[in-house]
Amino acid sequence: MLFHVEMVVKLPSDMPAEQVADIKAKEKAYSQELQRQGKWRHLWRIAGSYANVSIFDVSDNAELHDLISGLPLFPYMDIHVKPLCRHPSSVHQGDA
Ligand SMILES: O=C(O)C[C@H]1C=CC(=O)O1
Repeated sequence: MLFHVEMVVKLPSDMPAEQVADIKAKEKAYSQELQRQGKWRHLWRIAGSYANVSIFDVSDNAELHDLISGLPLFPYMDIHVKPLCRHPSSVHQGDA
């Protein structure tokens, strides 16, 4: 199942720089592992914002929830999920 996920990062302005660097490094490693596994198919920065648009490919809602709630930045993000299904006019086979 494919999901469109938008994440807006809102780190507290008083979070110490060392803690910010640490949490960002952990987030990067976590997201890159999921990308290598093919579960996090796309990761795009939204130009001009500390936010991303992502496409996840997971087996069900529960797996998506587990992966997203395991993000090191999870407590500091607003996350919006939209389930996707195949568009009848799409020329791409097997994408959904
Ligand atoms: O920077 C972000 O958009 C937040 C998050 C998503 C992947 C990652 O490495 O950081």
